[in-house]
Amino acid sequence: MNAVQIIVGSMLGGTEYVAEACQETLINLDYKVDIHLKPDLNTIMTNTSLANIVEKNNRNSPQKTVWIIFTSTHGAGDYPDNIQPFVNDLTNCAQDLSTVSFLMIGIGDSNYDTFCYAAKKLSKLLISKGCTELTAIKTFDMSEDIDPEDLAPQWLSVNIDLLSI
Ligand SMILES: Cc1cc2nc3c(=O)[nH]c(=O)nc-3n(C[C@H](O)[C@H](O)[C@H](O)COP(=O)(O)O)c2cc1C
Repeated sequence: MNAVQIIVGSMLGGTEYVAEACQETLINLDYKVDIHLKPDLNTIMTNTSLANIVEKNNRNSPQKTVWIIFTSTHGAGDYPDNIQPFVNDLTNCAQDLSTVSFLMIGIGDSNYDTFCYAAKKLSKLLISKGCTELTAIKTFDMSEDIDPEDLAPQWLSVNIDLLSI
């Protein structure tokens, strides 16, 4: 069983619903999923290490736990309040994060010049810490009157092979 850490940045709750819809999709596909609505780097790192050990014991080959980050953008390209402590800890983190692979899903509104800026900044920060981005950031534009609660799980299902690392 592969394990996934879902990390959520949401101010008004919309992105949280999208993340929960994707959590359900992953559970139906037999993934073990932890969702972090108030993400704490230490907890996520501990979960990641434990899951990697379990995978290694089960399959006799190292499997990596994937982080999937869902974040909206607020203010003028700012992070949602709930994910700011995680970003601060990550910025100050001296730990080797090269075992971490991630997918970044940004939800925003292209009427803002800073479209999905929080997701883009966080992606760059993770890469600067040695993490591997499994594919280019996926964005959803709320100005197009879409329903990311449906579209994100569909996108994840189509791209599920990205998690087989
Ligand atoms: C005050 C405010 C500022 C926003 N600033 C941005 C922004 O800079 N860039 C962007 O792409 N979207 C921006 N948005 C759009 C939100 O990211 C979008 O509505 C998103 O769906 C909100 O998700 P949430 O409910 O999880 O917080 C802003 C929305 C509000 C209300």
